[in-house]
Amino acid sequence: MELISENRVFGGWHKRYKHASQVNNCDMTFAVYLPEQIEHGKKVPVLYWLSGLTCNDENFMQKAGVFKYATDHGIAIVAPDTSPRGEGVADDPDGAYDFGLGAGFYVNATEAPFARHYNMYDYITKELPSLIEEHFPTSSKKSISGHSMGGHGALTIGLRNSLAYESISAFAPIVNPIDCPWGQKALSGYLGTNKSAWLEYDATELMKATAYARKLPIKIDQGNADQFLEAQLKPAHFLEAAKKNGYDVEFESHEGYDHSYFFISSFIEQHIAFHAMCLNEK
Ligand SMILES: N[C@@H](CCC(=O)N[C@@H](CSC=O)C(=O)NCC(=O)O)C(=O)O
Repeated sequence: MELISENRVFGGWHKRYKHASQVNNCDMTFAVYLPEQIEHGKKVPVLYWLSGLTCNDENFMQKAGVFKYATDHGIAIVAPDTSPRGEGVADDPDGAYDFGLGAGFYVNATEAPFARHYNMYDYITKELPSLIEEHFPTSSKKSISGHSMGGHGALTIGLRNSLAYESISAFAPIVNPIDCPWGQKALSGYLGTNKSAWLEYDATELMKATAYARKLPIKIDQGNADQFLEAQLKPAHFLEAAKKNGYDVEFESHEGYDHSYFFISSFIEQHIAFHAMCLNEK
């Protein structure tokens, strides 16, 4: 791993690294926040944050204002990039923002030319946690959160791996990608036109289908002035499936908030406290 930069913040450290990813067949960049508790020899649990379309590892770390709360609760934060990048990595043919670079959708692609590099599901669930546990003083306890496309990633990854995580949260997630333009474009491009392959990457379908080994606590926050609410996000689809499945989801709609990091930074404190309750349980 190559250290790109490091900054002291709120008593801890924000660091960016580059490493050769085996699953994505390219270099990947991620950011980690290590709270000051590690300096007292403590192994800390980890919250994985998955960002949305157009983001890389920097958006959340620079805009969410998370460091104080991570230090208050003794939690490390890991923010990966949202797609593979670099020479030879395929992109949207028209350079659009909602597919290809910056838009990996946290799936393992099966379609050419994306299958070689776009394996973000395996990257987030296997390669990155192994790397983090090997190189940093972290415990094996982890939770997952994200925004928009990253909220979709957090919900699908958490629901499919309920024994590996302690809790799931999301800000303005895409909850039913098989039924919205962003999701349909991404899933057809990465997985092909056989829609049965899309279902394991759709939080609403997963919520309908699964009898869970473990019902992880789920928290979702949504702004009611979000410009993508009606066409892309559709939280009611997920909430209805959860209700039918007897799965309690903590959902809150917030008057006047949009889709931006202004919204995320307003409620990140509550999300960190929510995850801390599960991660710091004895
Ligand atoms: N450029 C697009 C919208 C892009 C956008 O809003 N991206 C969001 C995530 S959207 C869902 O995944 C984001 O987090 N942007 C980065 C940031 O720092 O704000 C458009 O013009 O509509």
